[in-house]
Amino acid sequence: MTYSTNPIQDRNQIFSIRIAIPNKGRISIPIRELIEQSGLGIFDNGERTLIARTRDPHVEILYARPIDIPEYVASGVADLGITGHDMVIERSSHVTELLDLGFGNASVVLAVPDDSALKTPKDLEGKRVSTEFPAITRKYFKKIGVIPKIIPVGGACEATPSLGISDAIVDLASSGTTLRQNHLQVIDTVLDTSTFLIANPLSCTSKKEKIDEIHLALESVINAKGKCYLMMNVKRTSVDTIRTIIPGMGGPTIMEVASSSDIVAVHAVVDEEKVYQLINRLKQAGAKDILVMNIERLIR
Ligand SMILES: Nc1ncnc2c1ncn2[C@@H]1O[C@H](COP(=O)(O)OP(=O)(O)OP(=O)(O)O)[C@@H](O)[C@H]1O
Ligand SMILES: O=P(O)(O)OC[C@H]1O[C@H](OP(=O)(O)OP(=O)(O)O)[C@H](O)[C@@H]1O
Ligand SMILES: [Mg+2]
Repeated sequence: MTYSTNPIQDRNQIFSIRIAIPNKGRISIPIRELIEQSGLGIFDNGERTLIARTRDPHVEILYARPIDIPEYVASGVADLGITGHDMVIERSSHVTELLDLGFGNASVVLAVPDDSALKTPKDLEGKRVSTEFPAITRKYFKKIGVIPKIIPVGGACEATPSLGISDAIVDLASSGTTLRQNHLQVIDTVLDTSTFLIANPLSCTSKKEKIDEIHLALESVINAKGKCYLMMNVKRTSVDTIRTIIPGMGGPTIMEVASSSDIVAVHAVVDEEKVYQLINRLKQAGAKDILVMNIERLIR
């Protein structure tokens, strides 16, 4: 490899892929854990650095605010990003959503005070709606033909009706606790969201190989969630019964046991939530030495 004297160019040559991830907030820890579990790893010494290295010398992490990540990815500042689908929609960013990571599930909802006279979205004509999602809110009301006064806020949106700042809010809810605590009720769901791996469309072509590699690594962790690996010894004559009990991926794997000709080893990937019941049924069918193991990654 030849190195230029331009440090920025050098950096771009060395780090062929940059992934933007949230620097804080409720999805930042699950995202860090996912990257760790995928084997890529993050090396930032726990310091609040802007950029961190990974185990792959060609991949680096850029910490950013969740709302800025779609634009960083769309503009090519980062090739990949991990953030909420709501953020992508709010910024109308031209990015490719590669993979739903299955966490950070929430809804952007329209809510009014419990005792409000406003009961339906149509009642909000000319009323004040505060939100951290002005673009999503504008689009939503345009679609239903209602024109409210939109008040953008930077946080604590649920407090604005009781402060007399707004008549309704458009904000995120998942458990609904924050809405309840603020005596608000949902009158419509505007958008469902979860955390996504997003990509710059040009990078998807020009850096396809590396992006596919990272995509696969993250997906393998998601695939393994809620699954476990069962191993047991079974009499050869009971294999057909065991086969009917285990709904494994593509059926269980049956292997010879060197020390015994009438015993075989049965291995299968099963849903974690089914293991408790499966074990009893397998025991009844004569399975012995049953091992249940966690699966870290599952590549399909
Ligand atoms: N209650 C929730 N349940 C599930 N996911 C959520 C919830 N709140 C937020 N998220 C997801 O996490 C993303 C980031 O939200 P979070 O509140 O952590 O950061 P933020 O408020 O944007 O950060 P900042 O402090 O920079 O404003 C949201 O865009 C959404 O996708
Ligand atoms: O339905 P719930 O489970 O109560 O979650 C909803 C809350 O979660 C998010 O805020 P967060 O806690 O991330 O804090 P923030 O307002 O500082 O972003 C969101 O803005 C809501 O306020
Ligand atoms: Mg927030």
